[in-house]
Amino acid sequence: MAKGNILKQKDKKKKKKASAISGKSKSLSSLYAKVDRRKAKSISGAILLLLSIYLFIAFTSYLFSWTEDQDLITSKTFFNFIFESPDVEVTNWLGKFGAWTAHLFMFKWFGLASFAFSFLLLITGVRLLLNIRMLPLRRTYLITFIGVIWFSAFFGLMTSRVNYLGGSFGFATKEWLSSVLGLFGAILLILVLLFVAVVALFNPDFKAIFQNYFPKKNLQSQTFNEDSENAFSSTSNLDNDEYRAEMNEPEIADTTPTSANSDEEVFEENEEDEEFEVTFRDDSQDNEKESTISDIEIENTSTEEATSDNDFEVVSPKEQEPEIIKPTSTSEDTSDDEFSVEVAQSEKELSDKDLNKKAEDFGPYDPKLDLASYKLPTIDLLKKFESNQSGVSKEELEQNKDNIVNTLANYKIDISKIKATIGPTVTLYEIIPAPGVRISKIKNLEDDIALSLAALGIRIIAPIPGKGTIGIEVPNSSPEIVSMRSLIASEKFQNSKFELPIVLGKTITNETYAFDLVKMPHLLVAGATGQGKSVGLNAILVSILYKKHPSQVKFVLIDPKKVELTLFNKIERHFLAKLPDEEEAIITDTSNVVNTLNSLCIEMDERYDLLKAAQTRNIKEYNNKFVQRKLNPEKGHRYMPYIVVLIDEFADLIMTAGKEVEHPIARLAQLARAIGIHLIVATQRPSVNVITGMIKANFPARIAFRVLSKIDSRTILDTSGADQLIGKGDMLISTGNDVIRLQCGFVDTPEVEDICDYIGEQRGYPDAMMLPEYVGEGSEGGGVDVDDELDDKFLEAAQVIVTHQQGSASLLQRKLKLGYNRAGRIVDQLEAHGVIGPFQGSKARDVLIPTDEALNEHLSAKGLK
Ligand SMILES: Nc1ncnc2c1ncn2[C@@H]1O[C@H](COP(=O)(O)OP(=O)(O)OP(=O)(O)O)[C@@H](O)[C@H]1O
Repeated sequence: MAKGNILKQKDKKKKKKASAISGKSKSLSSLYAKVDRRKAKSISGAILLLLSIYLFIAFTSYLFSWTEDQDLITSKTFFNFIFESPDVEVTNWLGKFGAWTAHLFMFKWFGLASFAFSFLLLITGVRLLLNIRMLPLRRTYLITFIGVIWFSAFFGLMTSRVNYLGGSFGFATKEWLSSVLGLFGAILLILVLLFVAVVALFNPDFKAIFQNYFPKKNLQSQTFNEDSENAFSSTSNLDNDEYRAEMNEPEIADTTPTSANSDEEVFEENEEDEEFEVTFRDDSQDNEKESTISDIEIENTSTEEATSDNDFEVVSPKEQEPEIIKPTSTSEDTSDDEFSVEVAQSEKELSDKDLNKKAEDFGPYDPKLDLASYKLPTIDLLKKFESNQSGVSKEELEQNKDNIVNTLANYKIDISKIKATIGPTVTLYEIIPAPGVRISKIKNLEDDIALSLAALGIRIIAPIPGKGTIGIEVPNSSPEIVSMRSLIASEKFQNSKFELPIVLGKTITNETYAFDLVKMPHLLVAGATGQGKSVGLNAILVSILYKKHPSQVKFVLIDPKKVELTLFNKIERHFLAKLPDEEEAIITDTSNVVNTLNSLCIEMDERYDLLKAAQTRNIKEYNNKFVQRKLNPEKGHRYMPYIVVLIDEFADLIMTAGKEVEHPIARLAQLARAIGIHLIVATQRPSVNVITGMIKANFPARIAFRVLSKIDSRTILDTSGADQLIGKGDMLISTGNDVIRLQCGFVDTPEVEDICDYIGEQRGYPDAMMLPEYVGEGSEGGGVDVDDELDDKFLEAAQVIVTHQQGSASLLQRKLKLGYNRAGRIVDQLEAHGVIGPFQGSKARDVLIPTDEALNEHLSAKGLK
């Protein structure tokens, strides 16, 4: 009987959905339009490609046949030439049309530069037909057109008559320019134009190029007192044990002499007086002592000795590496004439400016670069709903107000003021009761007021937090649909700087409600069947898809009902994460759910290890550091996308897998927020055995669509209210402190489909993001015999495991690019041969061999090497 009911309900739901889809002929037609657009793209792409090849052959042939064909073409119109007697034969490999086209481009227009047109057609054709972006089209077109004009003019200058080098355009340009500027002036101008164009288009670093080809010669030797281009002046008190020097710029060659004195050495530059450090180095001991000038203790020599026996170094405070000045003459006499220093050949070093420039040019790491051309879905994929703005008529407002006032009057409750705020589905009547009226009295009359208003979904908020008024929410007789389009287009959402932005609906005061999932940090969603839960989940996913690049966020979609999330299959290679070697990215099978959740726990542990190694506290700090290239990918660091795990129908999972599911969920809910894993768990059965205390404690943010009983409402929200909602996306969201009523944004199945198509058609990653391997309990043991044939990668794998001291198959998968099964087999073989310890659940296996040498010995002893 109960089963019959369920089937009936399902039937009803299916019919409802079918009618919703059939009613959307508009979106179907837009789908057809899209299919047609794709066809048109393919056809035009193929035509352009053929045209490109055609032009290329015609032009190439023209180079060999132009003298013969030209006589036949000149003085004829196109039609005369094409349709004249077939006896007239041309030499061009592509016949008359080829000869004529090539003549037009090569002779009449731009000469050799015309080949560029064939190139442009090629890249455009490939883009349209194969959706491969060989080069950025707009920029390439611009550069090519400028190039065509320049080369044509350049070749024109090289020739004395019209020919295929520069074409008529080049020749005409040459004629005109030489008449205005003379031939030499014209050549100069054309070179200047080339320079200008190169700078404007590519902005090359000429200095760096120059330095590359003509490396700066190090100054070989300098004499202190020479009035040559001496890099610094010095005043040194050589009788003194104190040595004082001043210098602001590291590069000796850039400093200028200010004074010369044999008693004191002062290094100066730009008139600034910065102290810097001087290091005296005793080569024999290779022992450096650093100190500011005034502190220096010259232990074993006087300054004379220093200048005669010892090397000394000048270390500028601003320098990263010291410039070393070595006295070459060993005269005891420190008089200026004889004292000379040689600047040791130091490695060429870039200035701070150049280094900063280089960092700028290279830029921070951009995780989006792998899919640089990825485009966010466009707003036109979402439908506009006709909004009947004034949702509530004046009469309806008046009548409701009168009813409220009269009902309260019946119970001897006077009110001093009443105000109505119209929302999309609900109007809020705010009441200020007369002095002395007890709030609880009004709250208790909830049902009576509802009865007198003859409306479902009356909710009384007494008092409205922070306002000191009592709110009565009355549903509008004709509720308005809040379109997802209006929410996505809202300024609030578009300008939000959230990490995982979600726009869910509109409040009863018509404000867009957007939040950051990262702050929530997990969501529990409940609602009886057919009340808008699936739409709500789609709205959440769509919000993120409208703001985030595939490199920034991944979804793990768990759908035991098997039908709700299938549409998102299309974005597998962009936005989904899955277990290695799993066929389907959307998980529908309970045992896979358990494996996936445990795998997420492993990912969480790995992420925590990386965070610890990077000395960061959360994913944001970590990714910031990674982006600034402060973390070495060689050491396992990687850019971490956020992972949003969505479970539609949690009750089903708890019923079938119980603790096996609850345990990893609780672990993730407790710990995963800092490393960027966020859970969204939905259920239509919010009973206490599904939403247990442990789950509730870790999900402070909860969403309730309409539920069937006050108890359900209490289970999910810890307060009643969800039982009084009117359905169809009417919802309450509790973020711990207050409960807000929202009308959830409506996004229809065809809209989701269009968005997924839009993303799915774009270039994606080769595969979904791979989660770490999790070997379920059943797969323990491996059953590998020592005598089994070893995998080809066995030795390499042993090396990797020992070097990283981490016995995990996922490490092998990553480092050796192996599939899940093969890596698992090698792990078993490594265990059988005593390289790693036995299986230990979600923990990596112990590595039994400490070093590479020990591994070599171990393997040799076993005759494996
Ligand atoms: N935000 C909304 N605005 C307007 N109508 C809505 C909204 N959300 C849902 N509806 C209506 O309610 C119907 C059922 O919604 P939905 O499929 O999301 O229910 P559900 O709670 O997910 O049901 P189930 O749990 O059985 O899948 C939709 O087809 C739509 O007509």
